[in-house]
Amino acid sequence: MNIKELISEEQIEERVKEMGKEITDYYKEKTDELVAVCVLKGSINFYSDLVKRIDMNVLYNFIQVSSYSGKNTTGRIKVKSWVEESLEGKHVLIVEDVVDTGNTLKYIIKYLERQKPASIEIASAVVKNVYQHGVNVKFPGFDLGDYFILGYGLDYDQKYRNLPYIGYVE
Ligand SMILES: O=P(O)(O)OC[C@H]1O[C@H](OP(=O)(O)OP(=O)(O)O)[C@H](O)[C@@H]1O
Ligand code: HPA
Repeated sequence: MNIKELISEEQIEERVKEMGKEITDYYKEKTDELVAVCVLKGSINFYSDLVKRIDMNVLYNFIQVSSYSGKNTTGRIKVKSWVEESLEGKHVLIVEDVVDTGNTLKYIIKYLERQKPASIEIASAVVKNVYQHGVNVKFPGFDLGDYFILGYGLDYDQKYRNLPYIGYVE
């Protein structure tokens, strides 16, 4: 498979630093504590880098959902694990690697809202087709078109997640 670099390791590092500042500035008037929900597996690298750049108490929480097979969504979200602690009254930041069709996030938000958090916002390393999926990503990293991307947590059939950059398949 021919993989072309699209976003370098240095560009990612720089943008994640900025995003950490944007998120800190946004929340600091509202709360001194944030629950960051990592959507496994793809968000693992972005999550780990981002939380270190947020300058307030960040409580960790993890969920695992998946819906892709190869390059295509199956349209069915499989939940493998879900949040452990109650989110009632908490400010919640969902951390994603990519928002593509938006289906995964719509599903997650619908169920997290039932726990009555004080707020729910989204940070995503990459947002594709930003105006098409109807999900408001308050903290987008990079806006991309319709590439199938991999690396920095993103996979193609579970492979290539450990590439330090974001690439696409030629
Ligand atoms: O906006 P959507 O079209 O729903 O696509 C985005 C979702 O797809 C990927 O997850 P995937 O199902 O590949 O699971 P993974 O995180 O384990 O790779 C990605 O990590 C997002 O969660
Ligand atoms: O472009 C992508 N790459 C990897 N996983 C994905 N899940 C949704 N879109 C993508």
